[in-house]
Amino acid sequence: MFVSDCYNVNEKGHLTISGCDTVELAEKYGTALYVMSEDEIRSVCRRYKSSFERHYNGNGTALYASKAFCCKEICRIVTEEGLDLDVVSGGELYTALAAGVDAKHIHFHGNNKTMQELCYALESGVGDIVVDNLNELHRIEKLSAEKGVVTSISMRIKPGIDAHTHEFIRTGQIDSKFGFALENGEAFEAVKEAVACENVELIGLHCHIGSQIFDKAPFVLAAQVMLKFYNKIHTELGKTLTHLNLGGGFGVKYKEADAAVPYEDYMSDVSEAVHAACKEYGIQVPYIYIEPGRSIVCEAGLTLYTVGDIKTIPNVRTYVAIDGGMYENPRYALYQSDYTCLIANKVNEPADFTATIAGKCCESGDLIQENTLIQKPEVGDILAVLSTGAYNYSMASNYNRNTRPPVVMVRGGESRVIIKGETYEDLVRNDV
Ligand SMILES: Cc1ncc(COP(=O)(O)O)c(C=O)c1O
Ligand SMILES: N[C@@H](CCCC[NH3+])C(=O)O
Repeated sequence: MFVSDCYNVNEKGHLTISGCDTVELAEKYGTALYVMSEDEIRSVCRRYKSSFERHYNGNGTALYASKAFCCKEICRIVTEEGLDLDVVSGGELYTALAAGVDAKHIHFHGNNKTMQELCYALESGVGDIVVDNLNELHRIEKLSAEKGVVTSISMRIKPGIDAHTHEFIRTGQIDSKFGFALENGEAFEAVKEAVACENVELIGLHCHIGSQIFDKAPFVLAAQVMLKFYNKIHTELGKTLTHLNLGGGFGVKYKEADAAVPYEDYMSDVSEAVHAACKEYGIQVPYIYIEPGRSIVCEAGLTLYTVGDIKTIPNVRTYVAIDGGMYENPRYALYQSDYTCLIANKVNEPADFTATIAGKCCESGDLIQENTLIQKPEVGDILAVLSTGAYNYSMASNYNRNTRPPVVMVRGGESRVIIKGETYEDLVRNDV
């Protein structure tokens, strides 16, 4: 009935998450409210970890792409589960370090890291910096020389794979702002430069072909293309790399009908391709990284709202107005993304009411979902939107000077606040 096992219905007909009644959570913490299941997050981390044991004898690690949802507690949880972290800004790096994550397990990405961010990454001693372009390589080389250090880097490669997902979240094709292209020789020339640098040590290659991908084939293809290039560097430049990062992007369920592939299946198909290619080239299997973000936190999260108004426009549609909107979930406005919506206090009633869920921002496009089927709503009901754990809080804003809602973590029937809700005072904190 639901997109994930962490959701259920109790004897009152209320939606539960990790054993907590969502209606009680709404009463206790107020709405709008983000809720995340720690049980679910830990279970996904363990699935990735055991896949690495099984397919690579533990010779590899998943990095949690913290852009999906970044705060101190999630950094602690995923690192406790043995994952490394991918950060893409000084702010994400700061959060991870503040959470006590060992810098060696942090990998710094981004297509235009500022000088300040590069200095911060170098001074913190991050595991590696994933270099996006030659200007950045030159900056890292210069900074490292000035500091008298040798910096470990990987290079972001565009493998030329066009994965089928929304065009705004595809990244592996040639027309992408991220990384070095393979097909026109750009990547090989860049690798030659990196190998010649004295103050950087090229340890590996990185690719990421996009996000919310349901198909296994593009991941397998990406692994094959990347290993071919990895081997070319070995044979033509005499440089043996040690690490290969195959990126994230595994699709999750927003709707029950979404054909999400179990993560274990990606892991097994990709590892077969990796082992076959290494055998063909006669090289050692590199240390493999993958970089999932959405699949670790998305289905573990939901958002709760109170219905404040129901406006029926005859022969047009019915707007159900909630006390949230695009400021805390911009994904429908950005990508027309699907969500499962339901009335949390009447889950057992039939979902036969066609509603358009509208936020409270001054934008006609401030919608969470259009013409979706929910239980017949009444003012005061609690509306739940499922699978909001990824790219919701992390993409939230203060548009219209709305305050970002709190985030509550639930585990085995217990709840605790992991990010406090913002106050009006927070909104004017930096105003002068
Ligand atoms: C470089 C990189 N790594 C990892 C991710 C995480 O992707 P996802 O959240 O789809 O797993 C992204 C986002 O698409 C990314 O750009
Ligand atoms: N923010 C996007 C995905 C971008 C992934 C990061 N490269 C989403 O919500 O789907």
